[in-house]
Amino acid sequence: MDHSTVRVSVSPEPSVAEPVPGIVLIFSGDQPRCAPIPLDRGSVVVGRGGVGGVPLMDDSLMSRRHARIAYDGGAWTVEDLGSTNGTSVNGEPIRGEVRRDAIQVVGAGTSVFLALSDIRSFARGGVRVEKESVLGPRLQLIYDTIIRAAAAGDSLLVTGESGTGKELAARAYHEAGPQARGPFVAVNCAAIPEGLAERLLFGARRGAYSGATHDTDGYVQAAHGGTLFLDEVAELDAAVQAKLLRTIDTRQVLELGAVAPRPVQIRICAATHDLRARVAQGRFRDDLYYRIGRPEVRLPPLRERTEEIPWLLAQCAKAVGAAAQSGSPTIHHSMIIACAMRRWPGNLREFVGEARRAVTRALDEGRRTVEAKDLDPLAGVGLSPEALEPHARPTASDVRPARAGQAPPEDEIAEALRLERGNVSRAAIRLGVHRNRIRRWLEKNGVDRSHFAEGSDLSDND
Ligand SMILES: Nc1ncnc2c1ncn2[C@@H]1O[C@H](COP(=O)(O)OP(=O)(O)OP(=O)(O)O)[C@@H](O)[C@H]1O
Repeated sequence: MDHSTVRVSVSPEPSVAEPVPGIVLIFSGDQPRCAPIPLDRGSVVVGRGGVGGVPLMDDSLMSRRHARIAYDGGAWTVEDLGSTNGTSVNGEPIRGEVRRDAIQVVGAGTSVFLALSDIRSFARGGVRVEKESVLGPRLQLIYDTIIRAAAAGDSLLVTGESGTGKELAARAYHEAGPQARGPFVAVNCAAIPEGLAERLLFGARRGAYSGATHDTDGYVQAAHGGTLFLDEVAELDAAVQAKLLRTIDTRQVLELGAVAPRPVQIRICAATHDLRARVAQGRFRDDLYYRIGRPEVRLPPLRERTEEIPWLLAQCAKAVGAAAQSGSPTIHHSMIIACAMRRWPGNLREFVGEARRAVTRALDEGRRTVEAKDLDPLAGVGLSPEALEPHARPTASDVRPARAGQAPPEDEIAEALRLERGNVSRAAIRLGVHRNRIRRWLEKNGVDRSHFAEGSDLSDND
């Protein structure tokens, strides 16, 4: 598959102030695509030879005039124009015409389209694939800010739901700045055992505490000349926040038990779900927030980046195929539609894990094409409730908003693990906490998550 940048043939005009309704071709033939197509006076016809000037890769399956997609400013209408091979809306084959307020995906031949009330954010171009990152047009705009911050020597705050790619964004920040040749030190502040944060971050001199037999560097010293990535920064306690602020302000670090500070040169990239809320609650120092909270980039959840799904699938197919030494299998359009029709509360982390499993299943069964049936029925959250077993997956109302650092009651953790059959990431999503909280609870209580498993898949995708 071609993993290079795909340029968009027809772009909405970026300077237009009004929303530009349109469709986005995200897949055709067996290839991921990303081509926004504005509606022409409210509608567009998909057919052999392309749509709105964008060629399709499945002419043999397309009728000359296959389907019309229209939007009247309030609702979408999809009409099958008597095509030979049919049209689907949200995965369901249609007859004649359907009208809906919102449409997730339209399928015609092997081509898959998103129907969006505004496609201006696609003006930037196609999807870019860089190393292990898939960057849709909306993410590319965010990465522009990241790169500007790195070049200007600013710190960076990355916010977003769990699994949206905050650590990858931090690495991009590191690599785009003058500190790129220095170390990238990632610290998960939520995983630091209680009472050890100061020592682990800032280091300690021999004799600073019982058992300190020699001088030890902390993460700050380890990141000297590079980037210190503080994931879950909101978890740092007040004393450590104060010391971090002093370190940034003075560019010197005072190790535990030292009398004189040592100079240190670091760039800080922090990540959290929502730091402003913590500041407003008085749980995070506002002066530290001003130092590390600007600029802030918010990574959108996967549900706002559906156009990346075919590219992520292609990337997983390539990686799994290479690991199995069997070459990259192709992706069937039914798989694209099935994935686009589900919700992924664990975002890219959850999706990538499930996509890899689906590719593996196809290869294990000796097939070279990954189809919708390869996706675990319990993967993600189905949009139709009847597709779910009761309690099998959290629905939107089951998923709590982030708890801003509060520990959930013990019985709730156990119950969430039971409902999620030992899957830590899913239990964390259900509770609105970071998964490390669940891991720490398991450790503290000496319980193995398999205790909750009942023979199900325990994988946490990380
Ligand atoms: N743009 C992307 N392209 C491809 N894979 C991605 C992308 N963003 C994230 N991933 C994958 O998703 C997983 C989660 O990414 P990452 O650890 O960066 O998320 P995070 O937001 O830091 O998660 P958390 O908040 O839970 O710490 C990783 O396996 C990563 O490789």
